[in-house]
Amino acid sequence: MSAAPRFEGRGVARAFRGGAGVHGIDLDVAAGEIHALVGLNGAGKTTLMRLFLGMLRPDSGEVRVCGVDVSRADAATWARVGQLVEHPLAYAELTGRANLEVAARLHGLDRAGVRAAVDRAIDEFDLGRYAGVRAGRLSLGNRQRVGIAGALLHEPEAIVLDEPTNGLDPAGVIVLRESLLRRAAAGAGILVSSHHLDEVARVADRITVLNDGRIIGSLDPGGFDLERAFFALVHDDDATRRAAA
Ligand SMILES: Nc1ncnc2c1ncn2[C@@H]1O[C@H](COP(=O)(O)OP(=O)(O)OP(=O)(O)O)[C@@H](O)[C@H]1O
Repeated sequence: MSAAPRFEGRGVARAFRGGAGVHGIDLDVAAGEIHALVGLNGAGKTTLMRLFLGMLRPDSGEVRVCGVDVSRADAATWARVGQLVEHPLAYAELTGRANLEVAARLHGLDRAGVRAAVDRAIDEFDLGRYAGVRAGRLSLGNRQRVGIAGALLHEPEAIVLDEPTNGLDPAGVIVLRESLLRRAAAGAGILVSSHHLDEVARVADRITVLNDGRIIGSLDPGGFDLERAFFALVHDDDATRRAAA
């Protein structure tokens, strides 16, 4: 029997005042899959991710995480989830290491597990030089590295990352890429948004395009000239909606 999808959304809708939001989204993230969301600013990527994480309640539709209805997910289910959707770090006054320890505790690891997971995360994200620095003093990119490390250090099976390459230098982008590929190979299901189509193509098994709160198609990660294919989809969708208005 195959594993339940790590995330499963059916007919998911959430409208904000003025009509923005997401509308009728069907989207799955399978175990072992990296599923990328791309779209212009305001397309609805963050909104959809927040719905998938139970941070926003849908007006209609259903979201399941690791097979559990998100509105009924308990602490044990959330311990299987790792996410970075809003601010990378909670505590500017704490060091990078202390932030990672808090993240590990919040994910339910015991004392020995916390230490091992934090050491592994510092090593994986090459944070040794910065572990003792207060988070508020870290550069944007190093703060982002600590945030990603904190989201992933408990080896979650279901992962949501909103534009994780934000602020990362080229070395950080490679570290992130390898960490996502390794986790997917180990069975994690990963939903990730990005504006960097080339980077997305390197890691994603599937690329879904959102426009104005709706899924309008997909891009082939192995395809030629993804940028052109992306804009063709968006322009066609905009033109169709204008014609119908
Ligand atoms: N809480 C809210 N109240 C009202 N409107 C909102 C709210 N959250 C998001 N929106 C609107 O919903 C739309 C989708 O926003 P969202 O942040 O999901 O887009 P995005 O694809 O993540 O964009 P970006 O690439 O800029 O991060 C936008 O028009 C945004 O202004």
